Amino acid sequence: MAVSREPREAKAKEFAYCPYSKFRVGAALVAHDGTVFTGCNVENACNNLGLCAERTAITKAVSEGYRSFKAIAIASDMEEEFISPCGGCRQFMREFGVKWSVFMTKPDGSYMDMLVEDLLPVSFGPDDLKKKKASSE
Ligand SMILES: O=c1ccn([C@H]2C[C@H](O)[C@@H](CO)O2)c(=O)[nH]1
Ligand SMILES: [Zn+2]
Repeated sequence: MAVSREPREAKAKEFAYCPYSKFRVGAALVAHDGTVFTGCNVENACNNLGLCAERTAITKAVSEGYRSFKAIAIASDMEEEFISPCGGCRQFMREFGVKWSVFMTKPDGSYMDMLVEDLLPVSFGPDDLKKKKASSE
């Protein structure tokens, strides 16, 4: 008998707290050892304090000692579009490397995957902070 499992990012979307946008997003982040951290968007009455699903998942992982990731999958309710991470989340992902995968999904299970470095080309990262001019020290 065929068994279909709901993807972790779709399950995480069910917990989205988004009374203002009504736009539910879920994420499932896979660490180097296979451990999965999920996240959802968490909005706030003070609008700009809202958190994206991706950043929720990454923050959960880092706060439990994980800094190396293989992939993140993102889910929304958009039937016609793959959910694409915002610029802030791309930078947040980039902090932990550029060679890991972002799976942008649709509710039907289809997806588009790209590397962090392709979603955020010519990026600024942790190593750049070590490259300032010697004279400014
Ligand atoms: O990739 C995305 C795009 C949007 N959102 C959230 C932010 C806000 O709560 C809502 C509408 O932008 O969706 C995410 O969590 N991840
Ligand atoms: Zn975002």
